[in-house]
Amino acid sequence: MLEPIASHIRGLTPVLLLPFIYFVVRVFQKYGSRGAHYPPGPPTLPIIGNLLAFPRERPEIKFAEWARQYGDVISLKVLSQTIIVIQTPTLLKELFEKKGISNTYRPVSIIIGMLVPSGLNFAFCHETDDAWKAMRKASQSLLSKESLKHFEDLQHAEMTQTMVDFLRDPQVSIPAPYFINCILTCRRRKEWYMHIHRFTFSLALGIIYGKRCPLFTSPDVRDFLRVNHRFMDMLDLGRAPPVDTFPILKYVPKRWAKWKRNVEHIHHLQEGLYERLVDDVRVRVDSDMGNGSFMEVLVRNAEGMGMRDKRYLSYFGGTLLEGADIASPTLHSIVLLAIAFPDKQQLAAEEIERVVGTLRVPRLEDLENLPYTRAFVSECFRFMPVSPLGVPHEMVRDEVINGILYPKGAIVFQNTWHMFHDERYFERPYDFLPERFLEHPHGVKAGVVDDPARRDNLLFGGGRRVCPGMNLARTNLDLLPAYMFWAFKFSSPLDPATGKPKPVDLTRIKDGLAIAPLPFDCDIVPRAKERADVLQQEFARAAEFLRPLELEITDEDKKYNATYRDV
Ligand code: HEM
Repeated sequence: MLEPIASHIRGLTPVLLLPFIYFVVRVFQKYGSRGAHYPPGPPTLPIIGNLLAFPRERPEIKFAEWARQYGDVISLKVLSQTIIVIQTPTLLKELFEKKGISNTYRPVSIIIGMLVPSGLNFAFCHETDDAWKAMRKASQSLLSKESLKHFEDLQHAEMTQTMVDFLRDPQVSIPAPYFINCILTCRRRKEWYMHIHRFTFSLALGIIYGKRCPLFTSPDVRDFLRVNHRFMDMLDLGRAPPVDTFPILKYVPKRWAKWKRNVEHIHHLQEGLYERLVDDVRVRVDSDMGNGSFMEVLVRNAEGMGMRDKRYLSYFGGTLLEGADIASPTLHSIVLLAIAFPDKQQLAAEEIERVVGTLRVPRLEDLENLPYTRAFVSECFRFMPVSPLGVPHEMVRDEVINGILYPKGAIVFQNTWHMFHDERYFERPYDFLPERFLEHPHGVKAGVVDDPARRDNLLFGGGRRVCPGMNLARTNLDLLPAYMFWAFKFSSPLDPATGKPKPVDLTRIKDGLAIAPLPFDCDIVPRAKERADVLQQEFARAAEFLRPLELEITDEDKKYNATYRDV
């Protein structure tokens, strides 16, 4: 009796099988395998593609290795997602600049969507919609070379305070006048690390909101650092669960998903801080106590600048602070490299002394006469680029360059690290040699035809989403090292067992979207007592530029000013 049914099923088999085979082929095409004309890359496995081979740490180094094997542009598959890595300045120009319209979007991130409402994070928002355009336009005017000129005195004043902070030892209470007590060989521990964070934050806060933080424990800087490190951690590959790869994870109830509770907490902290900062500005505007900050202009004219929603202002300002914070790890790595290569630091210090002398601090105008010092900084950028893979873009439509397809939906990274270590152009790329930038403006070896698209600011990305903060970053990063090497000698502490400086470990870094040296010990020794005196006088003068930004400071901040500045 079953025979007729079985033969009927047998008859149906080809009919059922064909759609099934079609389905399987489609799944295999979509998941795990590269399409025709995609950039080459390491072999894929069915369905999962390169998931297992995807580097978890320092991906830029593995991508560079694959560039040597497969070519200047590679692609990887992680399930259905295509990831493309472009690894030369020419490709950056061809794709991000010439075909920028196809890749102005950032990849969708479920976590960012939960952290920041309605795509208001200027740096990470997916679409380049009207909100993004308004923020982009406003940031370009705020951070243009022209408008930053108004903040030069503030910049010097904050740098001077940072040098003074390096001088004082927060672990020892030093009676005034403390410079007399500041013995020339005092050892600083990791507080210097935080002084750099304070500098970067306080300067950005001054420019954007017209207020400042004298201490790294001042409420704004303390709250910002507390939340921003957690925020950046959530964005780093592999730190949070891969919700974007497996969106089903977003349905896991909060009580079993610690990352969800973290996201909620970060959201709450960010919102509180960023709104509080705008509210401070509003109060000043309403009581006619403005000091000309950028946010005041926005508060007065939000509608005219396309920022109708109240939250635009708070998140816009917040994103600029987040962007500016990336200068801190860059400065930390400059110190790390200075102690790792003391002879190079010494050459910079000697040059600064020749040009600036001992009776005044360096000024912006000195920079053009400090080629070695600038070469030192450029070599730090090259050797340890803070943003080794840039910030990813997303293809919003197919593009073909030299017969290679950049498909719609692909996530594109720029491997800045490889662009700076490519053996075809750099002599001994793994050695720290500032001199290379004296011989060639981009540090490239003699006798090779350089990549024609190489330019000064590759580190800051390209195309329509290029970093709007690069002018501010660049002047800070050139000038602060000039201050530092003028005033101090930085060195690795002596090892009591050997009596020699402890070896410097250049691999102890926090990986991620922005890499950062982990806190390390460093002796910071004033080069001469006279320079400490010059700093003290400069700091007293700097009060003129700092005081107008101190309307809201705490008693603790006031105490600091009274003890160290207004003496
Ligand atoms: C060492 C310092 C800095 C480095 C290396 C750096 C690097 C970058 C990079 C690579 C991008 C992505 C560009 C792209 O998508 O192609 C970016 C975007 C951005 N940066 Fe910076 N940056 C620095 C400092 C700053 C500063 C000081 C600010 C603000 C005051 C800032 C604000 C931003 C913002 C808002 C974006 C997002 C722009 C957009 O998506 O339209 N950055 N930065």
